[in-house]
Amino acid sequence: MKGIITALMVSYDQDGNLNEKGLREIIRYNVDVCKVDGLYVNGSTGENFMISTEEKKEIFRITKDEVKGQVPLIAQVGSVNLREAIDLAKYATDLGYDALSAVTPFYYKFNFNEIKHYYNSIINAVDNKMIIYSIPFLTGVNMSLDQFAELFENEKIIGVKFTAGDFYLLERMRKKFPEKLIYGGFDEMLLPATVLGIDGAIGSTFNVNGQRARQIFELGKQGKIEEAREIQHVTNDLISEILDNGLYQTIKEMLKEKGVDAGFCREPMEKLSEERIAKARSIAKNHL
Ligand SMILES: CC(=O)N[C@H](C=O)[C@@H](O)[C@H](O)[C@H](O)CO
Ligand SMILES: CC(=O)C(=O)O
Repeated sequence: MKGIITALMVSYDQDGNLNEKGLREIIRYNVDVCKVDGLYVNGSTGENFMISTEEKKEIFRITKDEVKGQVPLIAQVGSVNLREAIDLAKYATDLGYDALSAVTPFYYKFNFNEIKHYYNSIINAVDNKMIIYSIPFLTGVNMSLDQFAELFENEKIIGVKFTAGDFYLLERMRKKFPEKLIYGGFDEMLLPATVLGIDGAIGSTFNVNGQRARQIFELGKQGKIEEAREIQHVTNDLISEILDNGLYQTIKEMLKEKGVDAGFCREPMEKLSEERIAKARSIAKNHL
C-alpha cells in the first residue's frame, strides 16, 4: 500500500445522483491510464461529506467490483456520527478493502480522549487496519507528536494521511515512527514530503496527473532532486490553475476532456460557468 494513491473522484449527474457508469470510467482511467498504485475511496475528493450512508456503501461496492483486485483499496469511513463510521468500517471490511481510514472527528471541539476513543472504537470493531486522516485546514483538528504516538499504540492503527504543510511535524513523525505508513496529502508539496521519507501520497490531482506524481516520487526517493523538481514545477503550474478555477469541478472537466464521464459535483458545490468550463478544458489540453 505504498506509492501514488488516488483520492478517487465520483461522478454525479446534473441532479446530483450517483452515476455508476461514470464512476467506473473514472476508476478505469486511474488504473489504466494514470497507473496509480491504489485508490482512496470516499475521501474529501469523493465528496464524502455531502452524501448519504447508502451512497457511500454503493461507492465502496462499485469500486471494489470495478477494480477486480488490480490495486489496493483504502476506505475512508470517518464521520462525526460514530455509529455510521463503525457501520461503514464493517461494510468495507466485509467487501475486502485492504485498509480503512477515518478523518479526525470535526465540527465539535472533541478533546483528545474523545478522538482516541473514536479511532479505537472504529478499528476495534473490525478485523482491518486504520490510517488516520489528518487534515487540519479543513477540520480544525491539530494533533501533536505525542498524541499521534498515543494513537499509534494501537497496532491496528498503521499510519497517517498527513494533509498539512507542517514539515517539522512530518520530519518528527518519520523519525519517531519508522514502522508506520506516512502518506503525503498535498500534491503540490509531494517532492519535499518525499525527501522527508513519506511512504506514499494520497491526492486528488492524481486522478489526472498520476503519472507525473509517480515520477516526482520515484526520482525524489532516488535522490534525483533536480529532475524531480522540474516535474514538480510543471505539476504545480497545473495545480495552481486547477485551484484558481475550482478544485474538484475543474478536475472533473479535465477528465471529461479525456473522454471520461466524470459528471458534476454534488450540491452545495456550484456548477462551473461556461467560461470556467472552457478554462478547465484548456488546462487539460495544455497540461495533460
Ligand atoms: C482537500 C483535498 O482535496 N486534499 C487533497 C488531499 O488530501 C489534495 O490532493 C489536494 O486536493 C491537492 O493537493 C490540491 O490542493
Ligand atoms: C486526499 C483527498 O483528497 C481526500 O481525502 O479525498
